[in-house]
Amino acid sequence: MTLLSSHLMLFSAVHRRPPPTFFPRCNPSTSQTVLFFCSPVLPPVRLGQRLRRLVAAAAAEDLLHNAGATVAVLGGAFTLVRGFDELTRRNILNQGLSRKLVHILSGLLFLVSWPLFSNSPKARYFAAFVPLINCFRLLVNGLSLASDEGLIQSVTREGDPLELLRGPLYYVVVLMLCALMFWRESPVGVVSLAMMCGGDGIADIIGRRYGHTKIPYNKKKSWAGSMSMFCFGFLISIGMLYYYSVLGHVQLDWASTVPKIAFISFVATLVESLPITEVVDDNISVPLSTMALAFFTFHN
Ligand SMILES: C/C(=C\COP(=O)(O)O)CCC[C@H](C)CCC[C@H](C)CCCC(C)C
Ligand SMILES: Nc1ccn([C@@H]2O[C@H](COP(=O)(O)OP(=O)(O)O)[C@@H](O)[C@H]2O)c(=O)n1
Repeated sequence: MTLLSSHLMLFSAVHRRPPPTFFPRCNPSTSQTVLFFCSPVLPPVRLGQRLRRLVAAAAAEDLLHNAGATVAVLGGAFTLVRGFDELTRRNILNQGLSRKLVHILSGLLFLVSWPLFSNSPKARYFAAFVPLINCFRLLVNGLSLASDEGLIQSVTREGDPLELLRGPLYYVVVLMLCALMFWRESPVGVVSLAMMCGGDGIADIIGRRYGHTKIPYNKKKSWAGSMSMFCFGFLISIGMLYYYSVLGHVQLDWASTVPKIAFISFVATLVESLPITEVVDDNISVPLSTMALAFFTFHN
């Protein structure tokens, strides 16, 4: 039982009525702790006023916390894209590799940033604001309403702004959906992004370089690419879930979780290898199939 919930029980005992339901679910601050010990002696009216002031202070603290995290993660997003654009301009990285590293790092670093936000139920909306802003950025540049050359060069294959409206746009929409629908409490969003960002991203890099033996049913994909997607997708999923479990966001039975993640990684890799890219982009088919399977596997 948290200090806050025991305080609310005490409130009910002292004032013989249910505590106010507007109390935000956030960590009790110092002022809440002080009130906890003062509440038996305060008159109900003054306690109500103090509670309202306390709630306002806790809400303001939470808002400041999440706003700061949002600004930091937004800054990270812009810096990442600008940094890889600079590496491409200086010919340190070729555009194809730069784009794939942006593909891998954007989503995985976004996942790593989720614990920066507060414990309030609203935190996921602040986090989802970051891919939402990038969604607008991709739309504006993809429709040539603006021209951020750094974004276009580091995110497209051939430098055509219209490319921004396909893979990259689907990618940031998936990031937003995972933050809103699953957030930190469920392994579903974590595994889906690990497979889309880590697995699918590494498949491109390994497959282009070492993918000489093609898959019989899809000559555009290779065994090397798919096997790297499975291995890296599995390892990144386990690593991210371990990170979230150490921080207390998920409690997992690892004996059953590891084989589940292996199975999900295998199916996601199989979906990515199918010759369906002309019909549905990998940034849709891979995360959606992973979400569906992970949801069924972990929530049934
Ligand atoms: C290149 C990208 C997708 C293309 O996928 P594909 O066609 O190769 O399959 C990724 C586009 C990334 C986007 C422009 C920036 C997204 C930033 C993200 C929402 C937040 C990152 C925060 C973190 C702290 C860096
Ligand atoms: N399973 C895979 C995936 C990609 N690849 C290689 O990576 C290239 C790009 O893969 P892709 O079309 O899935 O690229 P994205 O849609 O992920 O950007 C392919 O043309 C292959 O050369 C592979 O060999 N095996």
